[in-house]
Amino acid sequence: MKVAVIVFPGSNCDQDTRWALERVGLKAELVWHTEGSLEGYGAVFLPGGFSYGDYLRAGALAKFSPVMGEVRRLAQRGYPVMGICNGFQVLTEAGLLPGALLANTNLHYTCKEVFLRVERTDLPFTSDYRQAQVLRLPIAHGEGRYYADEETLARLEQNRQIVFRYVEHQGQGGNPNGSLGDIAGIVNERGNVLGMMPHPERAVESVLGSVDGEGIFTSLSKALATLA
Ligand SMILES: NC(=O)CC[C@H](N)C(=O)O
Repeated sequence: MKVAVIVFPGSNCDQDTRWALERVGLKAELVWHTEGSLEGYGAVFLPGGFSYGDYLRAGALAKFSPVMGEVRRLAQRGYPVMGICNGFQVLTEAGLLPGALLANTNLHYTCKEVFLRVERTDLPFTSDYRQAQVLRLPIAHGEGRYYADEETLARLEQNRQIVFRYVEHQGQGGNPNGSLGDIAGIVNERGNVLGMMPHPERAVESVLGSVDGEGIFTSLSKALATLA
């Protein structure tokens, strides 16, 4: 089954995401954001970058791209949909995931390695990880502070929708941006739409400094094989 990687004007992690998908044997294609149909695709990635130059708010304009109607339709039909960094911002702006990504508390664009704890392994994106496994992944964002009102946060906790949390590991790491609940990634109630701020596609080969992101892609590959 083919995976669509949507390219918005200003996306800059589209090729990396396609590379990470193809390394694990998936067939991935870049799809320009004006495309009206995603017929034939079994999963969708919204990659990182600066869609529409982050004008207004990161992800706020991309939600109006023609392809987003199709992304919404696939999400509603239960297809795996994943947003990485700017893609996560687009998913919250489009209402496909709850909450919002606000400016980092330090008001700086922040590039560094962080540590994440895997909170769920029963998802099409996380089945190859161990419960509570700690991953080392890079972040690179200016608007990554996860925010939601108390009621939404309580619902996320109750439904186990928090998939990744920033943690300290051997005295390093911790919450890099002020996200509530140390939230680095969440999933929708149904479990098929995932958004995360760190970049797993930048950590799939030892030459990149970490291979901890690979599990996202191998998990998805197995999930799509069972769907096919
Ligand atoms: N790497 C990214 O996707 C960056 C996301 C967004 N442009 C931000 O700075 O928050």
